[in-house]
Amino acid sequence: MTSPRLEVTGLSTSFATDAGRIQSVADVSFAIAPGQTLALVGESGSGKSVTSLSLMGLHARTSQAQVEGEAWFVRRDGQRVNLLALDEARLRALRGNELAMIFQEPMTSLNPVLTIGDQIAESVRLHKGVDRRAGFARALQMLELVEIPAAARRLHEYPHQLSGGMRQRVMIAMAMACEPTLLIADEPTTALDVTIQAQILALMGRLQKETGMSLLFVTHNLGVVAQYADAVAVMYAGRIVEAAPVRELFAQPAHPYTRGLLACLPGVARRQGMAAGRKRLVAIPGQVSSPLAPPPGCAFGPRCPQHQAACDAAVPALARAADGRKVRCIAVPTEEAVA
Ligand SMILES: Nc1ncnc2c1ncn2[C@@H]1O[C@H](COP(=O)(O)OP(=O)(O)OP(=O)(O)O)[C@@H](O)[C@H]1O
Repeated sequence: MTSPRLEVTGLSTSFATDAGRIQSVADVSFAIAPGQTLALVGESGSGKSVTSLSLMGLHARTSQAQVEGEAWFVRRDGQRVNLLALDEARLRALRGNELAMIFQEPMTSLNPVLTIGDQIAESVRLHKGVDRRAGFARALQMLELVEIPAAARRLHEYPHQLSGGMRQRVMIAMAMACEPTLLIADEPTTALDVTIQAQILALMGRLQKETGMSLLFVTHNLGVVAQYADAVAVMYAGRIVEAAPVRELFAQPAHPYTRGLLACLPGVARRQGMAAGRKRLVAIPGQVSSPLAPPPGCAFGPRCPQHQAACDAAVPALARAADGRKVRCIAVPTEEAVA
C-alpha cells in the first residue's frame, strides 16, 4: 500500500455501565491509503460505530469512554498526528475540515433551527476563514454538486422541510464542503430506499474520485461493500476477525464467521464478487455474546461450526495468512501474528 492516510493500531474502547466496565472495541488495527475505501462490516453491536466515534473523539462525556491505541492521520500539510492523543481544541479544528463524518440519521448532525445554507456556510467560514458571502457561495456550489434540485431555494430552507434522501445529500454536502481528506460514513444510506441509496453511493464515489479522499465506510450491506470498497475489515464482538482486499475476501472467505456471512448471500451474487448482492447481513445461528460476559477464548466460538476445545483457551491473535490477508482463527493456517 502507498503510505496510509490513516493508520490505526490497537484501538480499544471501553465504557462504564451500571453493570461494570464493558470492552466494546478491542485491539482494532487497519490502514487506509489516499483515495481508498475500507469497509468495516459486522452484525449489529460488533463495534463499528464505536470505532468510528472513537476516531472522531465523539463519545458522549457521560459514557465515560476510555479509548486506547493510536490512530495516525496524515494532515494536508504532511504532518502526522495521532487522533487519539489530540486535545479537544485541535481535534475540533480537524473535524468538519480535513476529517468529516456522515451519520445514518442526518438529524443528529443537522441543526433544526438553522437553514441549510447557514449551516454549510458557517462550517466553511469557520474552517476556511472566508467571509459570509463566500461561505454561502460555497454552500450553493455544494448543494448543486450533490444534485439537490432548486439548490438556490433550498439554501434558505430548514432541515425538516426536506425529504430523508435530500437531508442525506445535505449532510454529504456539508461533510464535503471543506474537502476532507478522510471521510467516515457510518451507515450513510441505510434508512433510504434502494434507488436513492444507489444514487447517493454513486455520488460519494464520484466525489471521492475527484478529490482523492479516503473513506472509512461502516455498513451492514455486503452488496454495497462489494461494489464500493477496495478492502474489507470484518468485525465480530469488538474485534477484527478478517481483513482483506474486497475481491479476495468475497472469492475465498477464510474466517468461519466471514464464511457464514457470505453463505447467507445468493450464490450468483457470491460468484460475481457480490456485484448483484444487496442483502443486509442475515443472522448466523446463535447470538453475539454479551460484552458483560464474553466467552473464554474466541468470541465466535459458541456459534462456530468448526469450534474445537483449543478455541476456548485464549483469544486468537490476528495473524497474516500466506496470501497476505489477516485472520483471527486458530483453524486457519497463518504465518505470523500481526503486531
Ligand atoms: N455509550 C455506550 N455505553 C455503553 N455501551 C455502549 C455505548 N456505545 C456502544 N456501546 C456498546 O458497544 C457495543 C458496540 O456498539 P456499536 O454501536 O459500535 O455497534 P455497531 O457494530 O455499530 O452496531 P450497529 O450496526 O447496530 O450500529 C454494543 O454492545 C453497544 O451496546
